Amino acid sequence: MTDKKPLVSVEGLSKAYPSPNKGPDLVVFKDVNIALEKGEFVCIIGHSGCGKSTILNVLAGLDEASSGGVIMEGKEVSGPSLDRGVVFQNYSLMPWLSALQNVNFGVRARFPKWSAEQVETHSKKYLQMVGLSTTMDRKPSQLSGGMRQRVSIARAFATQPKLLLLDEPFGALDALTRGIIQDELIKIWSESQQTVFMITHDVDEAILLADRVLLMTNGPEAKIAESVTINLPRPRQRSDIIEHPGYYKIRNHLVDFLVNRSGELALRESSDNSPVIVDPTDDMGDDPEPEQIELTDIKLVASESEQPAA
Ligand SMILES: Nc1ncnc2c1ncn2[C@@H]1O[C@H](COP(=O)(O)OP(=O)(O)OP(=O)(O)O)[C@@H](O)[C@H]1O
Repeated sequence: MTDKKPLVSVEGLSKAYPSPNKGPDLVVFKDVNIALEKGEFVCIIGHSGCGKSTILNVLAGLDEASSGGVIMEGKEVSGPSLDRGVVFQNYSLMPWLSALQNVNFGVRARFPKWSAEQVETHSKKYLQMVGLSTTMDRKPSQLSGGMRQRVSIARAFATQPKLLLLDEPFGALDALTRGIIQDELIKIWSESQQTVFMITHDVDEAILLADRVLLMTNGPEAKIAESVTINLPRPRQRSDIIEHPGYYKIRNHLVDFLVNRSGELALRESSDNSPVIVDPTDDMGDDPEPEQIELTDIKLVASESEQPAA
């Protein structure tokens, strides 16, 4: 442990909505604590409705918590800022601008003193990184979904925010495109060493990308139960990591949480309500070749807070 302050601290965050029928408030999540170190890639996984997007939006300054708050570099987050870039699932591009102009727009806002030439050179560099060097003059309507998402990612990284917030950025893409863009994301992140907080429903994606995976219990009153260390060497290649002896230990641990333990009310408590730190590869000597647990379609399981009232 070091005394170094994290880049971002989420402290005692709770979100409640008033009940429509004058009953008790719906507490979506309660007392969520997260520390993000500079340069970390952190994924958060939990069933639908447990409050992941709400946490991300509070981090972005786009939503307010009911209690608790977010501190970034000593200052409370109270609204959007260019220090925090967001990529949503539905690539929010300006339809009347070309791919390059969309990226230029973000870069100009971030670096207002740069000349037009500097802005364009910088934007083009990021569009090239995501493989769009020959299509940067096209408007979003002339690009495929995967290409549009690449423009969003290029724009977010090009503005060089200290914290990148990614809300299921690949959720709407086919498996092949998703794989290609994941590789591009790793490449840009490893060069930029920006701090990334990403929501995903995909366990394999989280293992490929993250340094840590935060596991969230089901709502209502969801909390982050565990912070799972992804102790696999980098650079990681999708085809290679499955050969690593720790891979299925980690995968089984994450899948077991989602399938069996995310709904348990009495999860292990830590003294300060911070997530329990888990390294599934800790006992590697005992069981070098764990069996693979089958992944059920976790996307379809809704958290209790999303279930219709009885
Ligand atoms: N305005 C609102 N009033 C009442 N409940 C709300 C409101 N907005 C969101 N909720 C509830 O808050 C909960 C958390 O929503 P959120 O989108 O953060 O969940 P999530 O974990 O990101 O879900 P998903 O994985 O499906 O995107 C949901 O149960 C949702 O129904």
